[in-house]
Amino acid sequence: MMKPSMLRSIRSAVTRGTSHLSRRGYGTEPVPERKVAVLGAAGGIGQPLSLLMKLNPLVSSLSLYDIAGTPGVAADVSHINTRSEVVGYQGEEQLGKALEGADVVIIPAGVPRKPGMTRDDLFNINAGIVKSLCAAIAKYCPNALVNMISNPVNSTVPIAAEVFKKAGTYDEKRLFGVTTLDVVRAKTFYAGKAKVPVAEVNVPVVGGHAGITILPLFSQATPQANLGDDEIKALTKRTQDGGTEVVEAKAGKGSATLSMAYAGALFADACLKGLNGVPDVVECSFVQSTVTELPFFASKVRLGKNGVEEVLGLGSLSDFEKQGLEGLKAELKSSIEKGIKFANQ
Ligand SMILES: NC(=O)c1ccc[n+]([C@@H]2O[C@H](COP(=O)([O-])OP(=O)(O)OC[C@H]3O[C@@H](n4cnc5c(N)ncnc54)[C@H](O)[C@@H]3O)[C@@H](O)[C@H]2O)c1
Ligand SMILES: O=C(O)C[C@H](O)C(=O)O
Repeated sequence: MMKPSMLRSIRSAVTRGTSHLSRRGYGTEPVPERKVAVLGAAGGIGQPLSLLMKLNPLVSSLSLYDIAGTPGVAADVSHINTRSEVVGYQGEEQLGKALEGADVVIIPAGVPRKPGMTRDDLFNINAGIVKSLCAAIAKYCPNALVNMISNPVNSTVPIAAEVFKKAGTYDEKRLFGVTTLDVVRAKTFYAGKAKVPVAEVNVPVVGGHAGITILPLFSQATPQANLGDDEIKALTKRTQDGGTEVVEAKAGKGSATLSMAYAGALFADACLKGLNGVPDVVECSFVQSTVTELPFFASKVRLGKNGVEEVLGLGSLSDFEKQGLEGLKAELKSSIEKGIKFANQ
C-alpha cells in the first residue's frame, strides 16, 4: 500500500508540474464557483483530463459526460479530496443536465487516429459528434467557453461556430480550438535541443493543428539560443509531426492522451483564470481571427472575463517562418471550408 507521505509527494509533484493550477493571483479573495464539463470524459484523454480538473482548485463543480463509462470514472475521481463536487452523466438524455450552468466545456469526444491516418481522416465520424454536442451547448449553456480538442480541430472549430450561429448563440470570444499540446511539444523539444531549463522556455505556435499548419515560431522562443537553420528546421518538423510520433509509438492503440490531458488542463485553467479576472493570461489557441486573411487561425490570445479579450498578432517572423506561414494557408483554408460546409448541409 502507498504511504500517505508518498501520496502527498505525488500530489505536490502534480501541482508543481502544473503550477498554473493554483490559487496564484487570488491573494486571500474567495475563488469564484465555476462549473467545468468534460464531454468524452471516459476516453483516453477524458479520464486523465478529468483527474487534472479535479486537482484544479478553481473548479467547484466537475461534470463528466460520455456516451458510456462515466459512472465509473466519476465515482473514482469523486473520491479525491479536493474542492469540486463531481457528477457523472451518461447517454444523450443526460447531456442537458451535464451542461446546465457550465462555465467551461471541454470536448475530447470522438475517435483518435491510427497509424497511416491523417487527422482529416477522422472528419466523417467526429464532425457529426461535435455538431450534436455543440447543438446541446447552444441550448443548455450558451455562455460557456468551449475548448475544442476533438480532431480535426482545423474543421471542428468552424463546425462549432456554424452550429452556434444557427442557434443564434455564437460569440467568437467563447470558442477555442485547443492547440496547447503543440506549444507543450515545442517547448519540450526546444529545451532539449537548446539545453535550457524547460520550465523557463516559451515558444508561440501559430496556424492550425495538423501537419504543416502547425507553425512553431522558434525565432521568438525564449530564452534565445544559437541554434542553426538545420536545427530549427528539424525542431519545426518534429513539432509538426509530434502527434504522428505518438500515434506510431502507440501502434494502433490511439493517439496522445496523457500529454493532451496535461495540455487541455493547462488551457482550461487559463480560461478559468481569465473568467475570474486574473490579468495577463495569454495562451495560443485556434480562434476566429483577423491576423491573416483566414477566418480562423491559432495565435497568442489574451484571455479575460468574456473569453478572448485580444487576439495578438504574429510579431516578426524569420524568412523560414514566413515561408511556413504562406505554405500552410491553402490547407488550413480548405479544412476550415470543409467544416463550414458540413455544418450547413
Ligand atoms: N487537439 C489536440 O491537440 C488533440 C490531441 C490528442 C487527441 N485529440 C483528439 O481528441 C479526440 C479524443 O481522443 P481520445 O484518445 O480521448 O479518444 P478515445 O476514443 O479514447 O475517447 C473518446 C471518448 O469520446 C466518447 N464519445 C464518442 N462519441 C461521443 C459523444 N457523442 N458524446 C460524448 N462522448 C462521446 C467515447 O465514448 C470515448 O470515451 C480525438 O478526436 C483525437 O484526435 C486532439
Ligand atoms: O495526432 C493526433 O491525431 C492527435 C493530436 O492531434 C496530437 O497532436 O497528438
